[in-house]
Amino acid sequence: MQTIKTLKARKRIALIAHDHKKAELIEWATYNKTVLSRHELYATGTTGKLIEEALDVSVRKLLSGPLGGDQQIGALVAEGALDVIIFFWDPMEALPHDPDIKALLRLGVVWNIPVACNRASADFLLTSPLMHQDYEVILPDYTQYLQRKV
Ligand SMILES: O=C(CO)COP(=O)(O)O
Repeated sequence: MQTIKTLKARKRIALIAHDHKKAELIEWATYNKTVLSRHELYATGTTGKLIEEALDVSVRKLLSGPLGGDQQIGALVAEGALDVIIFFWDPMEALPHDPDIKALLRLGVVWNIPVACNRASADFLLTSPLMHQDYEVILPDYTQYLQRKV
């Protein structure tokens, strides 16, 4: 059984960056301010504060990543309350909340939503015509899993 979910033209976008990647995300977001301001922005705490200051746009700020922010974003993805994840994670540093980071990225795949983890991918994503129109996501079929015998 195939299930479809519609990502609306006005997307709910999560913006997240690790400390060594924050400058890059802020620069990218500033460059793309006009496009981003057409959508609804969410972020982990510190990233969100920096984006609000730099772009003068309103961002729904969750907790800071290591304090549970990644998990809050993950929960929103699982509930279908977020459409896109832009997450500049740091490939050069192990962080105390690595399990949370992995869990968030995993949920992006589980729910088949667009996820960009570096600037080039974020550029491709934001310039896609699909960013600005309704898009039907085909949800993976988890029926067999849900109906498994335990
Ligand atoms: O650690 C983060 C994501 O894993 C980001 O959290 P902050 O935006 O609060 O720094």
